[in-house]
Amino acid sequence: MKPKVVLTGKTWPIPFAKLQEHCDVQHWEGPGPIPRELLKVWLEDAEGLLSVNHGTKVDEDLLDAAPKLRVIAQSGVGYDNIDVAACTKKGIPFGNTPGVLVEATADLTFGILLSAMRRIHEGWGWVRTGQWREVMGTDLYGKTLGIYGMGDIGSAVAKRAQASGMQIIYHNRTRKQDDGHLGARYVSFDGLLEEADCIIVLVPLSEQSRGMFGKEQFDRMKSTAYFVNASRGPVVQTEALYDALKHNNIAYAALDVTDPEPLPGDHPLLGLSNILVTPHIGSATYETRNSMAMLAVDNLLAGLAKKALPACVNPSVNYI
Ligand SMILES: NC(=O)C1=CN([C@@H]2O[C@H](COP(=O)(O)OP(=O)(O)OC[C@H]3O[C@@H](n4cnc5c(N)ncnc54)[C@H](OP(=O)(O)O)[C@@H]3O)[C@@H](O)[C@H]2O)C=CC1
Ligand SMILES: O=C(O)C(=O)CO
Repeated sequence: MKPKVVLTGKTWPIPFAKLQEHCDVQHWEGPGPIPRELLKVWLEDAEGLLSVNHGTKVDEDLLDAAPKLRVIAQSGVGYDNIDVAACTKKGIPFGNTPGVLVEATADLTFGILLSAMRRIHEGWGWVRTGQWREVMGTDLYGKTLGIYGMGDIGSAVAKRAQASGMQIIYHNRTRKQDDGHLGARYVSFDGLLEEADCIIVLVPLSEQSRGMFGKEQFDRMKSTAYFVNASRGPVVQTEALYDALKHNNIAYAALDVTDPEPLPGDHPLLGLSNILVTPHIGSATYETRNSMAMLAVDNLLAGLAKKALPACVNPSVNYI
């Protein structure tokens, strides 16, 4: 008999076919996210859980409802919705999808910075409404980009920025060994805020990074600063960002992630003229989403076969 697996939403045809070949799949087809109580019922006899995005909260309460669960996989690199310690406590390996989404997310992140600085979206907005207006932007060349969270995606953004003639500074909790090779200079968090012409946030959401950008941080930035968030919305205090933009304490924001997310159509941020918001599409290309789904399925199938997950977040309980 095939092991039962719960799939929390839509996935891609090839990885889905692979999953079905090896598992008996119970599949939520919407609309909206799977209701938590239903998920708990489905998990009662499931051996695997495949989460299609970070919308499903996996905590001790959910795991208690899933006595047979042997592996959890999620399509995505960020896992702020998963209580990894609770998974480890129950001996359940959890796999995510690092690496495969790096280039696509770096393209989008650098793309929204470029679009904001050169007002590409604003220019298109005028042309589309029949008004051929010249829209003035700001040079990227010669500017200093500050990356908060210089990991896989941050490093890929740094390469793109260097190719555009920007200087790179960054802040992580730990200085990277290879920052010389990246052509990036390590600075303190305050140094990053004060020195950067543009700041890109690419840090995982954690209790440490939650709300990291508030009034004090926006006040420390240059009034000409461009601010990009492509990590998770709650790293930024939305009201403080709104005030900073409204009062021109910083110049412009480009956000691929927001808090709340989705942003309601009547949200005050959307009434500002110095903002660009995209609907969390960092990794949203056909190639990348397919690769993410395939890696998630490979993580899941490995766990079900009691083999090591190719990308395991809690290696102490990974199968060997
Ligand atoms: N918009 C989108 O569609 C996407 C968004 N993401 C988001 O991007 C995040 C980053 O992904 P990725 O680059 O692959 O992750 P990595 O783990 O490779 O990089 C994260 C970096 O952040 C640093 N960091 C972690 N915590 C802190 C902290 N509290 N303060 C300062 N620096 C910190 C880490 O260094 P150190 O440990 O030394 O501090 C590390 O260098 C994901 O967690 C996800 O939330 C990812 C993909 C798509
Ligand atoms: O992978 C992630 O963490 C995302 O946000 C979506 O790709």
